[in-house]
Amino acid sequence: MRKINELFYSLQGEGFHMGTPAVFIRFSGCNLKCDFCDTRHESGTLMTDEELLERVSAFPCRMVILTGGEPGLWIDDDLVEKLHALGKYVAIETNGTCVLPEAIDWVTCSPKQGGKLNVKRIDEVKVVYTGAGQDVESYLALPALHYFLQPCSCSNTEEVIAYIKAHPQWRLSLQTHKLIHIP
Ligand SMILES: C[S@@+](CC[C@H](N)C(=O)[O-])C[C@H]1O[C@@H](n2cnc3c(N)ncnc32)[C@H](O)[C@@H]1O
Ligand SMILES: Nc1nc2[nH]cc(C(=O)O)c2c(=O)[nH]1
Ligand code: SF4
Ligand SMILES: [Mg+2]
Repeated sequence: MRKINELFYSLQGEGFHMGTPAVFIRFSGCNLKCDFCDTRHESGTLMTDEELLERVSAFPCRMVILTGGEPGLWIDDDLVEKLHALGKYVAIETNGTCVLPEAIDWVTCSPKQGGKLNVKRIDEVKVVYTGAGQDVESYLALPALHYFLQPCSCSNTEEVIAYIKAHPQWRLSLQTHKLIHIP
């Protein structure tokens, strides 16, 4: 059984795959407590993989996004294999502190201060920019394909744009779902 906070069909609002239709599986609970966290993830229902796959199969899209809370606390090779057997493309939003199943198709790592990184492969780094003085340059040393800075709850977008113009290795990621009011 795995503890699920919510499961919904929407568009990936953030980062490299922004705009792509996806089923979001939000797992309950997290091993970090970021003061800026925009998600209430603690509550949840225990679900069998059979129930989970049935819910996922109800939607026509190919992409499934594992998120949370911290999905790394709940997933394993078996779940990824089962989603692949349904023909799904498996992406994850993770804080990077957990060792992940290697077969995941896309790893979005959003490293957090004080969270020791244990991920072996990162496709996209996506750092929440909370304000001037935050050390984000060190995250550019992580081996990844893309490096995004994301404003905190769309509140400091101007500041992030100015930072990126001065440090053009970064790209902007907006939480577009918040701008267009979809889940
Ligand atoms: C809610 S977290 C869940 C996955 C995982 N725990 C993590 O932090 O990556 C999903 C994404 O939202 C980002 N996020 C959380 N709170 C945010 C906020 N207030 N503004 C912008 N992004 C935020 C996280 O950094 C992460 O990239
Ligand atoms: N539309 C939409 N895109 C998202 N990308 C990452 C999300 C998350 O909470 O992990 C998220 C979310 O909650 N909604
Ligand atoms: S690691 Fe992710 S889910 Fe956990 S508190 Fe931080 S932003 Fe929220
Ligand atoms: Mg979110």
